[in-house]
Amino acid sequence: MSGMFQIRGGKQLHGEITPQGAKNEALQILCAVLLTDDEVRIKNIPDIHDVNRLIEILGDFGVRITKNGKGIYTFKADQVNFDYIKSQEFKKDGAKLRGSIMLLGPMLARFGEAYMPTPGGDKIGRRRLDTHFQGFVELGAEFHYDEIENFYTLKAKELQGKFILLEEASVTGTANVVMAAVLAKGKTRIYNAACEPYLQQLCKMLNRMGANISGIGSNLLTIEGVSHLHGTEHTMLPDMVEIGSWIGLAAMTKSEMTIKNVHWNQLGVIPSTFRKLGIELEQSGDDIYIPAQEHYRIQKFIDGSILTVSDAPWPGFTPDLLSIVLVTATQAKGTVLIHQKMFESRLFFVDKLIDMGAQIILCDPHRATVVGLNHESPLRGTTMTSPDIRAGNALLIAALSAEGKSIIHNIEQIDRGYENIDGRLRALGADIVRI
Ligand SMILES: CC(=O)N[C@H]1[C@@H](OP(=O)(O)OP(=O)(O)OC[C@H]2O[C@@H](n3ccc(=O)[nH]c3=O)[C@H](O)[C@@H]2O)O[C@H](CO)[C@@H](O)[C@@H]1O
Ligand SMILES: C=C(OP(=O)(O)O)C(=O)O
Repeated sequence: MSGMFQIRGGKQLHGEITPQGAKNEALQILCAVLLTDDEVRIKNIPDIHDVNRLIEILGDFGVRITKNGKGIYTFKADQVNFDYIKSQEFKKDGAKLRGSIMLLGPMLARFGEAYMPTPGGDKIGRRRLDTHFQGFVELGAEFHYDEIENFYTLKAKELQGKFILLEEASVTGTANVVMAAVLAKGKTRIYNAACEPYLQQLCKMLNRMGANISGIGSNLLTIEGVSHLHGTEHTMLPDMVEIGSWIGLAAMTKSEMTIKNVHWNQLGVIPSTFRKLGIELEQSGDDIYIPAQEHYRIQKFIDGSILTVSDAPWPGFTPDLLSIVLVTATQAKGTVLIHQKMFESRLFFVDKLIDMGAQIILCDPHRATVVGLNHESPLRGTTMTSPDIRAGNALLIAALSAEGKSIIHNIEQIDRGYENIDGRLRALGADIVRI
């Protein structure tokens, strides 16, 4: 696939869009197939770069993979190849995405050894892995980090369950420690566990495989170790970050849109956060209906002070949607402070929005104040580069709303997480081509 999008913006869009399977859930679930030598069948797997890379890694590791249909695969990890995991090739492959880090827990639990290069993923500030290794070490693993090769090694003859208070509620960290603990001896309790829907999905899948996890959805998980897990079938949730992105897109382009099969009860504060920007959205069965809106007005807090939208571990607002909230606010009526607490370098893309005519003050690397234009003057098309997956999509939404032509380079960043995004946007009437 080639590397840029050309967009002629300012068109109203119309129609229905179905969210893809969730990227960040898929990365956890795919790693979990290593925990059993039985078949695991997974449905609604999104066809996106990060997920496809992880599937390739599993294949190179010796997992037998069958594609049964669109988004449906069967995995069987009955023979694995540790030569690959120790090879230079894996050092390159594993470093291409963030999700590969979650191979560590299953490898350690099932085979007693695990290897991993420093993983890739978005360059959005420091992304430490301490929580992952804290958990493994507390379960009894020996940990070694080769600073020259940037390579992590874990070894454990046997993992022993215990009470673990995680340093922070890390999403991938919790997934990793859970996957190690399910096959550990005895009882593990993980406190300050992350609890977002994707982790709940992972825990439910592991229970269907024979694990014994309770407290799912809370920040205290209790895991009674078992000696063996068996096969299962699992279906991925719709991607909540996509769902939020389409709400922002509809508002920015004044479009009437229906987002299909969203699993509303798993969306947490996402709908109410967009409503605080003044966007009307209705729950219709399990769909979200967004009417065409000429204007939307940002609410204030009860005491009359300026609205702040900030991220927090689940059930707080996901950091992966703050860039979308920010871009959507540029055409609202009113003012909002966007506070990105988790990541240090995720707001710098606002410079591009400012070039396009948006009124934004970057207060510091974590906070930006947006003064909405109330659709009284459109953003202007420009040439830009996608810095990370979510800013990339935010810039794409800005370009679709803007007057004139925009070019977005480095769309590999967008393809990492959004399936056939140009095709699906064209189906809504967008003028976007991949060149
Ligand atoms: C592959 C995958 O699933 N990636 C997601 C995962 O990344 P990932 O699991 O890597 O992110 P973590 O949850 O570990 O942490 C994200 C950042 O937030 C900070 N932090 C985290 C917890 C906390 O209580 N306080 C705090 O400040 C961490 O120091 C880190 O800088 O979760 C992030 C947070 O939802 C999402 O942005 C990523 O899209
Ligand atoms: C930060 C993200 O991805 P990753 O953790 O894979 O870099 C994201 O999905 O927004």
